[in-house]
Amino acid sequence: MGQRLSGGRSCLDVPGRLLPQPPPSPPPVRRKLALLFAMLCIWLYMFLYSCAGSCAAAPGLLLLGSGSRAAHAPPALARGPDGTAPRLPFQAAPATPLAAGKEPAEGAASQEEQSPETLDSPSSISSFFSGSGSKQLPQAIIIGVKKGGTRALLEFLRVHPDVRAVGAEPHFFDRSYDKGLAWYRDLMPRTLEGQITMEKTPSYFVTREAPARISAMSKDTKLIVVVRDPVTRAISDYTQTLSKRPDIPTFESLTFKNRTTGLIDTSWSAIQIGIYAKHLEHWLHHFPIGQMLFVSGERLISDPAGELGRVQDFLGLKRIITDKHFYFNKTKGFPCLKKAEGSSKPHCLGKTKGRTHPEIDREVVRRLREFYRPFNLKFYQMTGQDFGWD
Ligand SMILES: Nc1ncnc2c1ncn2[C@@H]1O[C@H](COP(=O)(O)OS(=O)(=O)O)[C@@H](OP(=O)(O)O)[C@H]1O
Repeated sequence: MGQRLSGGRSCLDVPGRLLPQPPPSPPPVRRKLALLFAMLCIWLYMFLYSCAGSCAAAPGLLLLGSGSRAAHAPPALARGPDGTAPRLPFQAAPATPLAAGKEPAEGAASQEEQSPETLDSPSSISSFFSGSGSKQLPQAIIIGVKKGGTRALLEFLRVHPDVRAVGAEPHFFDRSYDKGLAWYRDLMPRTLEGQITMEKTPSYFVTREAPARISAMSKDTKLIVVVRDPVTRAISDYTQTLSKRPDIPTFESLTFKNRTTGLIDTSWSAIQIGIYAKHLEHWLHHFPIGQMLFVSGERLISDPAGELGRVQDFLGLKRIITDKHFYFNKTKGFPCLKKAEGSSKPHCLGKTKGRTHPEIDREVVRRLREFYRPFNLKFYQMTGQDFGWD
């Protein structure tokens, strides 16, 4: 007949007469079993907890992920009784970019080409921790400018432990505003108390509706603009389009409305985006200049730590990102991170950042410099910074 061993483990039942009476389990074995069980419980708890961050579809797990800050969400963002996000009162149609541009440049809001590593690719550790905290609307946004160095700035900032940013460009305030703030907030990574939520969409800077829309979300939003010599920026913009559509006309022919008279085609978005003073005026109707930070795209390359120091100050962050975080990669020709966010490996931006530009006719470059000079000077006055493009 079977005889139960101590501890009531029925799977260990054996015929009693075949065995000598077992001595009571030696305490070390019991201790090991208890330890094993405790470890299993911890592992299970960790699994469920991290799942709460990523398995949004699992209703039973959602509660685990709701941090204290969720309670402070604006009432307009509260979920309805059915758990769905409400439509917000100020929903609007997608914005038309300020710079419509010639057909080849596809307007101001062309999608950034991202190499896979620049999209959200959190390490397993950071995905585990992303299960805690709550999603917040961004307190700071990199609003521009296209081809200014916005990706480099965001990737560098993400190294800071108090910055959490969405990897891809949300394009909420220009293309998806009708989806509502709850949709936008849901795109954001989870943050803990004291962490800043950020995103970057460079087309916001030239989108007419963006200043009012961002101000309606929060008039305290901090705005960062990475600016670069408008002539180089235009060539960089053109180079990106050329890489996708090699059959487009030359930069020189697109620059002019009339090459003989030297009249610049300001409707071409590659040119239009660089008239920074004009775009800035729209923002200043909604935000004080002190709430905007202008980062030099050139210095972001020559002295990334210096520019990152200014950005950290502006965001009220401890200066954690310093010289020690960067090295100059000779093959890439750009500064790279010694360690990317959530990784211990060096990290340079992908192939779509730091392209070789085509050679542009010197006379055309000279004419463009002449065209931009008054706008640049106005921009220096408005920002109180001389970017040295002239
Ligand atoms: N560290 C580092 N590595 C690589 N590239 C760097 C870096 N810092 C700034 N840049 C410059 O960033 C330019 C691309 O700007 P954006 O990221 O704003 O482009 S985009 O609007 O998001 O498409 C890109 O423009 P191009 O050189 O014309 O490709 C770079 O000059």
